[in-house]
Amino acid sequence: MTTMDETKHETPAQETHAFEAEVSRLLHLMVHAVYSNKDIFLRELISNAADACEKLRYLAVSEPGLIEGHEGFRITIEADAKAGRLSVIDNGIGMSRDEMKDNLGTIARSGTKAFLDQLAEKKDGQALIGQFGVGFYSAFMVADKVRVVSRKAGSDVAHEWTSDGKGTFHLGDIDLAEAPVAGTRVTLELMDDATAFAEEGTIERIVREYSAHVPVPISIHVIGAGDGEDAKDETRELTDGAALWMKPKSAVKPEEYKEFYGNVGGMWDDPTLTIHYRAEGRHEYSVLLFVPSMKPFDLFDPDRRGRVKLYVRRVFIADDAEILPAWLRFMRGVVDSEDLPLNISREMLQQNPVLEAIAKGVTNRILSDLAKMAENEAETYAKVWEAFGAVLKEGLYEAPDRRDDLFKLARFHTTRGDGWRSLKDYVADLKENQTAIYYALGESKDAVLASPHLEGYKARGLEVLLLTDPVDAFWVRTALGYDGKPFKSVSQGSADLDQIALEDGKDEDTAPAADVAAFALALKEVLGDRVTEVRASSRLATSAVCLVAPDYGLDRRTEKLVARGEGQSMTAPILEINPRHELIRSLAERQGTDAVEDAAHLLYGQARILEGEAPDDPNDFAARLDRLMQKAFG
Ligand SMILES: Nc1ncnc2c1ncn2[C@@H]1O[C@H](COP(=O)(O)OP(=O)(O)OP(=O)(O)O)[C@@H](O)[C@H]1O
Repeated sequence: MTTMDETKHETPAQETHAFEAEVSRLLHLMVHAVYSNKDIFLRELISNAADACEKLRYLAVSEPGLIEGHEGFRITIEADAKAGRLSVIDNGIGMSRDEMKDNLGTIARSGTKAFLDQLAEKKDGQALIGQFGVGFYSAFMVADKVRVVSRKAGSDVAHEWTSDGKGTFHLGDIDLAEAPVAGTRVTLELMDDATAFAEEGTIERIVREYSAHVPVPISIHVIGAGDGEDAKDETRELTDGAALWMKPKSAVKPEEYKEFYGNVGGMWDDPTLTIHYRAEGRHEYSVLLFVPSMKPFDLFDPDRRGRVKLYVRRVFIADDAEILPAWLRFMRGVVDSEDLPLNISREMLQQNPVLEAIAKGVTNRILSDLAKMAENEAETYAKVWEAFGAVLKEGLYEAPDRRDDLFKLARFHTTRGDGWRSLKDYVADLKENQTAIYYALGESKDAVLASPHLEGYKARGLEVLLLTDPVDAFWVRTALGYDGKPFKSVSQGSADLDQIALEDGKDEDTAPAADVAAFALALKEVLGDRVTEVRASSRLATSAVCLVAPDYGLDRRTEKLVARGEGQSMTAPILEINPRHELIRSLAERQGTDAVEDAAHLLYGQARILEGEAPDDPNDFAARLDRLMQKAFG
């Protein structure tokens, strides 16, 4: 790490390091009360302690020696109110000296920068913490000094890490007698205004509120409980570490679900949907999953990793087991299998038939619960779609066998402009003679709505889906259609709108077909290879021209995305002219004059501009336009 340059070696056993710059920035924000709610530091330390226990529980499956003589996984909170001191002690995996240096001096997570940026904008970063792996540092919200003593499982040396959170931390070797038998002890010397956090009542309240369903039992050890002479140490259990997902639904309260969701998902919003059930039959497993209401910060990370934790008979196995397909990566929660072997390696998890069957079952359930919600609670469902629709649509492309289910869930903005529409709604409102589902791709709703391609559709009252997510360009090409109606781009192929009546009932008043056809040929001659064809079109109503893609191949926007990515040039488009447009009609009548050449270049340039592109040759375009304006105004 370059930011560790300032390392100053004292003795080999003791060394001082500077925090990575990002950590210092984070600590500064922590200390300066970014979080209105300081209670959460305890939740973060407990969560780390529980993770450490679960990691060791997993390792011990293949290396039972690691927990020989171990008295059962436990988190102990030691409270010394008189001294203003609080410790969180676990008998989990522990950390080596190097691990302490790496884990507690840097921020490895890529999301942290995003976190810091978002934090700078928001006053209350509470909803963001935990998603970003900044948990441990929250101890400095309440402590002026933090000491971490740790002994890595299977090791017979122990180390300490201390810091006042002001730029540096110290690492040192310590006597085994001072360290926990196994695991980690994090001790906080509380700030003068935070000593309440060492009081039994406060700790109990926070644990109940935030950590009641952490899957490792939590005890409190009160030092010097009672008054005066009678003061003595007391230990009692606060939570039993029972897995919430194993309880029957009827025995779980809503706030228990919420607390568990927070712990397991690192999300502190209210889940929109909770899915809790036990599957029996060929495979037995328990499922407790949540649909968040807030978009997780890493939703569009390129690795598209899921965050559903896999357990096997209550033993935590992996949090990246890819149980669910990537297009359900917004789901949070736990799947606990009764059938998988406990010592399953991470490699074996891939393509494991039992896990595949579980994945299929769980995916079915999620999709059907979402469909029910879409049916019965349209408003709440609209929020789910708003947050995660773009991710679900990836499934339309990646999972053809799920397409029908996903089409039921998909919602669209359309030219009707009255909120979300389903494909079922769309098909129910087809116009007479309409045989396709029309769509327009673009960067934003406004940009698409302004496109000339839509004119002929608007004039006929035809509804057009406005597809503005990048993924739309991909699924809509491969999807065959919905309810027997193909998807058809408004900017590709011939529009075939002549069979559909205009809204205002006016007959089409076109120039004599022969003139327009001949004019189109003349334009093609001037434009040469720049266009595949020039033709009259029913697609346009008020604009004179537009560009469309040929029938076969990619839609113009998709091609643009692909061509830009691969540095290729695009297929020559078709230039469509509007036979009802004044300008086209009068030009068609003046064929054979030199006006046609200028007109061809200017019309083509104009069509490109309407697509948000520059004319092929801006100088030539400007010169021709100048000439024309001089004629008109000169
Ligand atoms: N009690 C502990 N035992 C073992 N390792 C720990 C303990 N506390 C922290 N660590 C190590 O320090 C790392 C950093 O902890 P921190 O709380 O900052 O982030 P995190 O736990 O990785 O992220 P998140 O808070 O999102 O779960 C952890 O990933 C873990 O490797």
